[in-house]
Amino acid sequence: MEESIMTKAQDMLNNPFVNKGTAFTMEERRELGLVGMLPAQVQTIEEQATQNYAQYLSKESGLEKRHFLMELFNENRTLFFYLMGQHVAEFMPVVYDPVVADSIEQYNEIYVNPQNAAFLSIDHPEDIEATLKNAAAGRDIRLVVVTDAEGILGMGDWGVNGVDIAIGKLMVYTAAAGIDPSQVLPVSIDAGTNNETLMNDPLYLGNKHARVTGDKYYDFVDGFVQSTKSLFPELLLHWEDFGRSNAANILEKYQNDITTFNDDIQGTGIVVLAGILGALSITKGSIADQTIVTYGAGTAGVGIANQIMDEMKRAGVSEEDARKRFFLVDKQGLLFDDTEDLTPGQKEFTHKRSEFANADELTTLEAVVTAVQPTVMIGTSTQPGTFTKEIVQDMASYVERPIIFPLSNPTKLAEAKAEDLIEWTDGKALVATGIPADNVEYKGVTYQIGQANNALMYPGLGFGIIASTSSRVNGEILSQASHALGGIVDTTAVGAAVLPPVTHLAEFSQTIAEVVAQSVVDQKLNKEAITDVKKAVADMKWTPKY
Ligand SMILES: NC(=O)c1ccc[n+]([C@@H]2O[C@H](COP(=O)([O-])OP(=O)(O)OC[C@H]3O[C@@H](n4cnc5c(N)ncnc54)[C@H](O)[C@@H]3O)[C@@H](O)[C@H]2O)c1
Ligand SMILES: O=C(O)C[C@H](O)C(=O)O
Ligand SMILES: [Mn+2]
Repeated sequence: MEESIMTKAQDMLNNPFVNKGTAFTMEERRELGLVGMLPAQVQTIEEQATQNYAQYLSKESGLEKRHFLMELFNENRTLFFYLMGQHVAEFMPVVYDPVVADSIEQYNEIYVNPQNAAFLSIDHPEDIEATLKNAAAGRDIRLVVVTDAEGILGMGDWGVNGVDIAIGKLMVYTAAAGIDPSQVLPVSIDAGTNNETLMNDPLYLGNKHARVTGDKYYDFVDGFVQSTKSLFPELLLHWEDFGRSNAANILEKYQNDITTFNDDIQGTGIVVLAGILGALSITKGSIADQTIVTYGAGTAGVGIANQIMDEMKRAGVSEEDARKRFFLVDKQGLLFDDTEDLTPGQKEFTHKRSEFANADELTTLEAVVTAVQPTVMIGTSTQPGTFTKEIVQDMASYVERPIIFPLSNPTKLAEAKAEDLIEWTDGKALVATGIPADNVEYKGVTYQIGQANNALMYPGLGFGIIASTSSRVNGEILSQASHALGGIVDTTAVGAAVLPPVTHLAEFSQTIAEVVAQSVVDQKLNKEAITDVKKAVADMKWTPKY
């Protein structure tokens, strides 16, 4: 393009990190060469927000609402986050889960703009560095959310379309914790796709070949990690929605080398633990006494089991005894040491057939619940409706307040609905769901349903890590983050939720960030000197204003 075509003024209006639109003052308009390029009135950000919110409300469907918000995001980040700050609980399900799932499924049809994302192609490892540089465009990147989209939520492989989850996660980071939106970068690793629907779609925008696996895949991932290390030395690298066979491998390979975490393994682990701790503060129970069934022992299910086990060990239970309290159920049924096709993560939690009189019958969730009488049942199976009335009522016959978290996302994949769980257990179940759930009115009591979604934790976790310049994300930090939510919910109220409401996301993300940063400093993991942790967190916080 000729230099003259892109004027400085157009640059300003088209750059979402600096654009103010109708809020550019007359002085700024004169200075920047914007005279006559905007209507006469100079608006305040509040006026812009009011106008945009009214327009938002006129949109009917979730996807239309999301589209509208994405356009605003593309045009003016400050205004977008100002507006989102006013409506966090309302916008979360639109920019993030569950509507983000629809946008991923329809990415080709409704494609608008890459929203400053970096698209890496497995076919061009030589372009990794240039791609990251181009996308960063000189910005000081502190946070990358990267996905290869092999396991998007519970919907499987969505190829390049999955970039929307990286974008959505980052939007939540800023809205919740206040990371500067100019310091983040969403990254798509396009390793191909095994999704037949996408492969046969003439509109599909990603690489049209099967997923590349093995050394070529891991070498590419390594090339990406090494490039981010040299380009962005202050980076926190967040992995999202990788497939079951890669997620844990990648985390294990890099977690002791760079500042990194996997959200599906660790973000989910700490939000579920926080939810269980919330439930136990209602029942006055102890973590050491729980018996846990995880239904769906994949990336999230095993991550959750490890986080709960870590907590049991911190409570003084020996590792050997703690392991006995976990019962992982996957497609094969209860996982035994002789079960075929176990993943490395599953192998840590198997049982011996000799422990049961009817081991060979333990191939269904129903049979396992009867056999082990769990106090906690977690769903990360991607199998909708599998927490049936029979299973739930059976569980409730062994334990006074069953803790039941159906976590598979999006909405259509949840193992159960909150209202059913409350009704089937006559109000006894302590419930949290993966997507937002309305209050449940039952026999004159209002039950608030916590959202056990990693979005409650990762923004505070990540922000605390970045603000404290931590060189690592370790078990101690994760444990502290889980405990940070304790005391926020009034657990004495009848029908209290096990986790704080998303309406308070910004407040408790701040609390989590401070607790995380303190842990970093206590462990001397900070790369830069920090004398006042609260101040370090406060100084890093970005607020949307002109
Ligand atoms: N709420 C949250 O914060 C949160 C976080 C992470 C994942 N999740 C949800 O959890 C689900 C799983 O995610 P993941 O990343 O662990 O995926 P994954 O593919 O790694 O794991 C899913 C597991 O479920 C198993 N499974 C499939 N069908 C089954 C069946 N009929 N019976 C028993 N097990 C079965 C699979 O074999 C696999 O091990 C997804 O729906 C995802 O959205 C929720
Ligand atoms: O994206 C979400 O809503 C949570 C989680 O990371 C998931 O994969 O389901
Ligand atoms: Mn995820």
